[in-house]
Amino acid sequence: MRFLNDIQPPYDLTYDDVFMVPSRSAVGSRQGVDLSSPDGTGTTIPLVVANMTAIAGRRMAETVARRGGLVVIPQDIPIEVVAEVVSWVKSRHLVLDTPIVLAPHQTVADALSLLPKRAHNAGVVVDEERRPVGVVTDADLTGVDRFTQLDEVMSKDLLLLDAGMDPREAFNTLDGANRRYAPAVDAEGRLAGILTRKGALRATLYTPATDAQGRLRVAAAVGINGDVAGKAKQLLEAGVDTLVIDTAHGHQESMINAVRLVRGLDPQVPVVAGNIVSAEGVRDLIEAGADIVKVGVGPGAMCTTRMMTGVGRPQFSAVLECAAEAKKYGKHVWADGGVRHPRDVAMALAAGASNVMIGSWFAGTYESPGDLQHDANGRPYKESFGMASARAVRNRTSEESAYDRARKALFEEGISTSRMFLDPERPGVEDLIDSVIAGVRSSCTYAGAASLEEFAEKAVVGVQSAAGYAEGKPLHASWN
Ligand SMILES: NC(=O)C1=CN([C@@H]2O[C@H](COP(=O)(O)OP(=O)(O)OC[C@H]3O[C@@H](n4cnc5c(N)ncnc54)[C@H](OP(=O)(O)O)[C@@H]3O)[C@@H](O)[C@H]2O)C=CC1
Ligand SMILES: Nc1nc2c(ncn2[C@@H]2O[C@H](COP(=O)(O)O)[C@@H](O)[C@H]2O)c(=O)[nH]1
Ligand SMILES: [K+]
Repeated sequence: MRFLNDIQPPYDLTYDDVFMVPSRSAVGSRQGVDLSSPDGTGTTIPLVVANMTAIAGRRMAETVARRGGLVVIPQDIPIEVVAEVVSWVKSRHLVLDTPIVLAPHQTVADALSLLPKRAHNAGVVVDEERRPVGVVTDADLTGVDRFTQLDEVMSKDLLLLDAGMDPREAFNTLDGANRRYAPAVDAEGRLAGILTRKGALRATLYTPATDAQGRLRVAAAVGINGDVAGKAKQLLEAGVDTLVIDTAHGHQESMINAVRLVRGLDPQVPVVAGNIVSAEGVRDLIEAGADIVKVGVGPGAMCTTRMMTGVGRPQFSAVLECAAEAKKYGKHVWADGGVRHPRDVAMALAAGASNVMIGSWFAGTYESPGDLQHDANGRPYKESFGMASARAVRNRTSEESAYDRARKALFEEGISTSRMFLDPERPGVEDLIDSVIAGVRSSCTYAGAASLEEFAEKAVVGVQSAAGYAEGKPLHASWN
């Protein structure tokens, strides 16, 4: 990346401060851009979902990995549960979505409580042999008594897809039959998954992030306290594909020791460590054994660190400096936090990040772990909270003495409740991914880049005023 007119910005910049100018391009199609990461994590799109309890669970992990990204299961989840999540994710189908499975004698109330758990918003009713006998959506469940059994209201006019069907053929079958979705069955006619028309289309456009055995990838985090090596060993045994060592102040001796300990285990997967925002931090963590350094102090939407401490650094400059340092060692950085628009992902990649971590933005989706709630106007939302908030600290320290808990509760650096509204146009995480990836593919072709490495090399970045940024925003109603 170079700055437009070779200026040297006199102060540090964040995403909103910068823009890119187009360059002469030989890349003929946005679809021709290769977005796979060079950092060894196996992502085919440069997106990682942050290790936050309100955001990264099994459904998020399955859905995002199927489109080529990676989800980091948080360090606050008990290791036995993480192990179970890892094996669950690894047993998911690469094309079909995991269905909501219901029995004919279950009630409308049962179905209504489960449908919001999946963006496809449908349940498959099966017999004792797991053969589909009906499907239900919201439309079948409204205006009927909540205790009605499903076999009375389900739609029995079934279109069944073959689980091994080519996605493009499945798209055409669904389109031809004018169906939004259909259950898919194996050779014995048993339910294997569900596929929407959009899902079939996406299966032709994205490549799942898979391990050497062709199973979906998933990452997990460990903190720096307690038996770090023991926990890391258990996570590696559970089959995690990337290990993230994570703490607020990553440039501290305890982190350096933790990275050394984990490196000493000879993990055969990439080790990510953070967070830091300076070249010195990058150097120390790489020398201790990190393959990837996580960059970002204070940009997170749930984060109060900068307001509490004055510490942090505007994220674009932090990523730029850290990525340049990591490159000297043949290593990489992830840009963590502060992403609110597709353009922010593009700017982080232009600054040299090999993957971009998103937390809060993805909290407001069907796939985040929280229950769907509605505000007074009926607008759907999910609750989010920071990992250093009083709420997270309370959960994390539940086993400790009352005194230790009270002491730790004083050091709060995140917010405990925030409403993340679902975007009515993009209520599922895949809808958001579609929009981010469309933006990033387009950014690459504007810069004349066919890959992420070329993009970070060729991008030409200028510095803008607040008015310059405002000019780029769309207008949804007239000026006056
Ligand atoms: N990227 C960001 O800007 C931030 C991210 N977070 C996220 O919150 C989660 C919890 O992290 P964390 O609060 O580090 O909790 P951890 O449970 O990982 O513990 C942090 C350890 O580091 C010690 N420590 C020393 N200095 C600091 C400091 N300035 N801030 C925090 N700990 C310090 C703590 O000791 P003692 O408690 O005795 O001081 C404790 O032993 C992580 O997921 C982290 O990524 C949190 C804040 C900022
Ligand atoms: N200072 C704090 N930072 C936090 C907290 N919880 C998470 N985080 C950081 O934010 C990013 C995600 O950023 P987002 O803008 O996409 O939400 C995450 O990876 C952490 O580094 C917190 O409580 N305090
Ligand atoms: K913030």
